[in-house]
Amino acid sequence: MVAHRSAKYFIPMLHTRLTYSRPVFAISRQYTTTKTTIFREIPEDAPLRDVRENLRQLGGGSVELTMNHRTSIAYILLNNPSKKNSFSGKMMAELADIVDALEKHVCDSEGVDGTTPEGVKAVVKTKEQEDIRGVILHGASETFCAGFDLSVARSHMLSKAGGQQMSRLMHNTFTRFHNLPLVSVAAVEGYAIGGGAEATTACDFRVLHRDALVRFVHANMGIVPGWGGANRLTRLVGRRNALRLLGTTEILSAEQALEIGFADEIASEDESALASSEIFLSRFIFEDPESALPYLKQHSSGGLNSTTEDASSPPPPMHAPESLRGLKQCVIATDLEGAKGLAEERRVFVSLWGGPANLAAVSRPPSKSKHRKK
Ligand SMILES: CC[C@@H](C(=O)O)C(=O)SCCNC(=O)CCNC(=O)[C@H](O)C(C)(C)COP(=O)(O)OP(=O)(O)OC[C@H]1O[C@@H](n2cnc3c(N)ncnc32)[C@H](O)[C@@H]1OP(=O)(O)O
Repeated sequence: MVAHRSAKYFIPMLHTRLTYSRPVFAISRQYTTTKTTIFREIPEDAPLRDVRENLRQLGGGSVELTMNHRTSIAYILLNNPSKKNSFSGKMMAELADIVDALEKHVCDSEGVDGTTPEGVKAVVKTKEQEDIRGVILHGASETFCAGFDLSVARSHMLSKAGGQQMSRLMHNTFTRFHNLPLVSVAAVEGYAIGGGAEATTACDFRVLHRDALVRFVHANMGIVPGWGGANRLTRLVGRRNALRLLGTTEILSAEQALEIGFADEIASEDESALASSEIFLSRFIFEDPESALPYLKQHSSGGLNSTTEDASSPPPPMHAPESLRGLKQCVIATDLEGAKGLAEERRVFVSLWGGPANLAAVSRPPSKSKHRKK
């Protein structure tokens, strides 16, 4: 018997893998020339679709969605390893595409594409065949995400208009992601810095590798969070802890993150954050997660070791998707005031973005020593 990390190669019909990367030649000529990419300044209130397409031309990397219909788990992979999975404009557009796809998969699609106002809530689908119950956000090559791709920032995005467009799209995308009627988990390996730390707060839960480091580095960049992270962090850990993390930019170890309620779990020794996240999520999916573990391992397409043995085994009893989604909707409904707080966060961010302190910070090369404990 051969052990494989993923069963998806053997039961392709049960997996959907969508990679939202478009070759450069597919991008509208309006946005590109043969060699240099031009960032088009568009009106502040331009439709979000236009903002998304404008950003799509900037930088590399990819964001990839995989759906495992056997385990009911979807995976979103941030994939830009040479830049610590930091978000290019292209990746921002792809994440928005993926949130569209998930909304279409689990919600009635009416009114939930990227052109709807920020904070819009999706309507839960009740069809049982729409089986995905949980989603894991994770990064390639053993690190989570180092925020905004600073090379893209330096080349194209230091204008107020650039900051405004990016912040508007990312607020919309992360708010829609946060409000999906799915249980979401950030599987954090390595670094979650700046916008990477913000991205973890868009998930319902955070599972950290023992050596993971989280840092809200914005004060050092002369800005406040641009992707809605201050609001979400405050709801997560309270005003006192949030102000401390944001104001001092202190580095949060996995242990400290657990202590203040930022992390929900630390991966056990020799286990990846991804494998641990799958086990964490299984409690929401299976009626008896303990006895479902062998099935989960067998059919997992993420971090758990899976095997091909008896790949056709029927799934153990699962919680009804409509119940799980309904529960998530109830929890989201308590958040409705949040859009006002987010709008204020974005206003302050745009006022600082491209200002003197931010320009100086973006011009400095990144340094690991900055994130070491003194
Ligand atoms: C609105 C955006 C804002 C927000 O709202 O949050 C932001 O996100 S601003 C960005 C904030 N992020 C940072 O300041 C992180 C910068 N990176 C680092 O501090 C370090 O790279 C690291 C993440 C701690 C990793 O350190 P280390 O292990 O020593 O690796 P390197 O530093 O050598 O990095 C390897 C490679 O990756 C490139 N890199 C890293 N981060 C970014 C980034 N954010 N954008 C672009 N490129 C990045 C780094 O330059 C190295 O490349 P090479 O030099 O070509 O090898």
